Amino acid sequence: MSRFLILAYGLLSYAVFFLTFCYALGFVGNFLVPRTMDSPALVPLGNALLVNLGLLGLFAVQHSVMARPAFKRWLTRFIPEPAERSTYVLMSSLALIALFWFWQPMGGLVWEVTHPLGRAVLYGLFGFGWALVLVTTFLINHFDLFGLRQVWLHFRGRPYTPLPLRAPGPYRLVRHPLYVGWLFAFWATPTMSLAHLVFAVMTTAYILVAIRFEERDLMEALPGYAEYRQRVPMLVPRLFR
Ligand SMILES: C[S@@+](CC[C@H](N)C(=O)[O-])C[C@H]1O[C@@H](n2cnc3c(N)ncnc32)[C@H](O)[C@@H]1O
Repeated sequence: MSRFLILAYGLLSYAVFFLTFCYALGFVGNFLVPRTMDSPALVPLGNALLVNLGLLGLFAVQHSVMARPAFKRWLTRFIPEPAERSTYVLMSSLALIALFWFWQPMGGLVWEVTHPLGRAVLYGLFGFGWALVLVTTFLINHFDLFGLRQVWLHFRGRPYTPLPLRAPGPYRLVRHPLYVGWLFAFWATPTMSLAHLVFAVMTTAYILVAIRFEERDLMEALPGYAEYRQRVPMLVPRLFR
């Protein structure tokens, strides 16, 4: 029964993540969802800025603290180990849902590209970013990253085996292609509002800080990561340096 419940929990967390990911696409790209990042301002600028920084901070703290090995050790004193990653995925999705729900548009136009070719290029780069994010999750292991592999192995009564260091495709050019994808997704827009700029600047800063923590853990957990780190650039392929 417990195996079945943990599997159901993993599937539920994944479903919440999947819907949140789809919603995020419309929220950042300004389509299909009722209120997007760039909707008209509703409250004074200072209040909106405070609320938005708080929401981004909440996500950053949740996403970083819950990813640390020490936190995972503490959490698995209370929840079964196979459900730990699904809990991380669920909590990350809930932090994002809170961000979508309470986000305050801020008005203000930072840039607006009107030329059809320019708009097409920027939408292309936006799509490239989201596609890169999705593809890289499969290159590492989509099902492990989102907790499904853990609950499935547990359901089948098999032990969990950690993933080894991998460097397929874009991981040969940069160590963090998934984060490169986010940078394209957040910065490539024909209409950059003030709220969108705050979002892009803060998430970029967060990615740079998160990489330091992630790599510190990976150097301990993955044999060969230190050498890989020496050899492969972080975010910008050598070709363009
Ligand atoms: C959200 S993913 C982001 C991966 C990477 N930072 C990127 O931007 O492509 C984070 C997880 O991927 C795994 N990971 C990162 N780089 C890896 C690599 N080269 N090989 C295997 N696993 C990796 C680690 O378990 C890490 O916790």
